[in-house]
Amino acid sequence: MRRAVAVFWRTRSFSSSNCLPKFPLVSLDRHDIWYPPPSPPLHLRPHYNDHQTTTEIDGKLIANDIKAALATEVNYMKNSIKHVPGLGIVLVGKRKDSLSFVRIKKRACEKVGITSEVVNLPENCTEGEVLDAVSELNNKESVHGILVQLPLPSHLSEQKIINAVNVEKDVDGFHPVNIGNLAMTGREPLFIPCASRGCIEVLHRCGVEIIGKKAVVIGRSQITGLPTSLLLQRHHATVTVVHSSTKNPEEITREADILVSDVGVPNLVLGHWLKPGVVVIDMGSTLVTDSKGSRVTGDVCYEEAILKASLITPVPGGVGPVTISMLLYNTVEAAKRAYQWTGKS
Ligand SMILES: NC(=O)C1=CN([C@@H]2O[C@H](COP(=O)(O)OP(=O)(O)OC[C@H]3O[C@@H](n4cnc5c(N)ncnc54)[C@H](OP(=O)(O)O)[C@@H]3O)[C@@H](O)[C@H]2O)C=CC1
Ligand SMILES: Nc1nc(=O)c2c([nH]1)NC[C@@H]1CN(c3ccc(C(=O)N[C@@H](CCC(=O)O)C(=O)O)cc3)C=[N+]21
Repeated sequence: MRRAVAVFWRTRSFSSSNCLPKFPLVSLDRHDIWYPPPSPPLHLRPHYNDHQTTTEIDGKLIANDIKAALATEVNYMKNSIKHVPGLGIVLVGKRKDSLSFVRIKKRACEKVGITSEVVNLPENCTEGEVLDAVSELNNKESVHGILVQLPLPSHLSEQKIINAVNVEKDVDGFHPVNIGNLAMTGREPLFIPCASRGCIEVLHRCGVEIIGKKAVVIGRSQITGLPTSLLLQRHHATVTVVHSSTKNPEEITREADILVSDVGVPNLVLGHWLKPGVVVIDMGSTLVTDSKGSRVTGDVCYEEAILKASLITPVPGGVGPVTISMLLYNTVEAAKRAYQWTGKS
């Protein structure tokens, strides 16, 4: 049974002196200071278990808030410089989950006024064909952000293809220059990977202090686990990474104040893996098909975790929608840089 508790925070997104939204996003340039969100940050409808309160985080509300602010900004950009941001997506093959993610991304772009185009390539295409598609998008003025939907078929080198994306259009933040800058103190990546940024944004909006907290990230992939652990470190958490070779992972996760799971294995994280009061961010997103049909599920056993956690993101409806809104945010940032448009009249 799900204890549905909507967490939403009407951010002070719009100023009267300037019609642009003031983004509430946590940015790296403020990473060394944790500041409490404006009060009251949350509208909570807490549910009481025997011993404690558990709150479910409504990621859709957070995403809608960010998308509404972006739509205003895109509209303002259109009126002032007659351009709108554009996203180019390269999709190889017809994986069911990739098709679904690309559909979600296109729909989200439409909602805020970003143009999007998808280059579809067959499963058996050559690496050269994918590199050509990336190169064409690199050279296209109306495309400010490029995303190569992962995973790619195994005969293609993801590394080589990601390297080919223009760093200034790398809205996924997966280019080694962007990841490298994320890892290095004092350097600013042009883009932060969307899921990792989504995770921090959710924590911030829920008033979760990160500085000095013990964070455990399960997973170390280049698209989620690794950048999330780097970003949490930049926000001064003490981070431990658990992966497939980790012995007795539950002994490590039980220490966590903040637990982030980026694995893709349903029900990996059980109740006894959690310390009472932990904040759980479930980034897993696996399409499961059984007798009840197809549905998306996370890594965390929700029914068990809800008895231990203080805050928890559900799947679906948790960090996933926030990830998508971060992709839109990065695309708008890319276009603003390309046109050297600051949003000021
Ligand atoms: N919600 C969102 O916004 C997003 C969700 N996702 C989802 O996140 C999940 C992970 O994606 P991705 O990072 O691409 O997946 P990968 O398969 O690339 O990486 C999985 C990671 O989990 C580790 N792992 C695997 N099995 C275990 C285990 N039993 N115990 C501990 N660690 C384990 C792997 O370890 P090792 O390195 O040792 O192999 C690896 O580091 C997927 O469900 C994906 O759909 C992804 C992006 C965004
Ligand atoms: N180049 C690239 N960039 C990515 O960012 C990327 C990728 N490849 N490959 C796959 C993973 C996975 N990922 C998700 C994004 C949103 C949801 C999401 O919005 N999930 C919804 C449910 C989605 C549904 O219902 O199908 C939710 O949790 O509510 C999930 C997973 C991004 N990824």
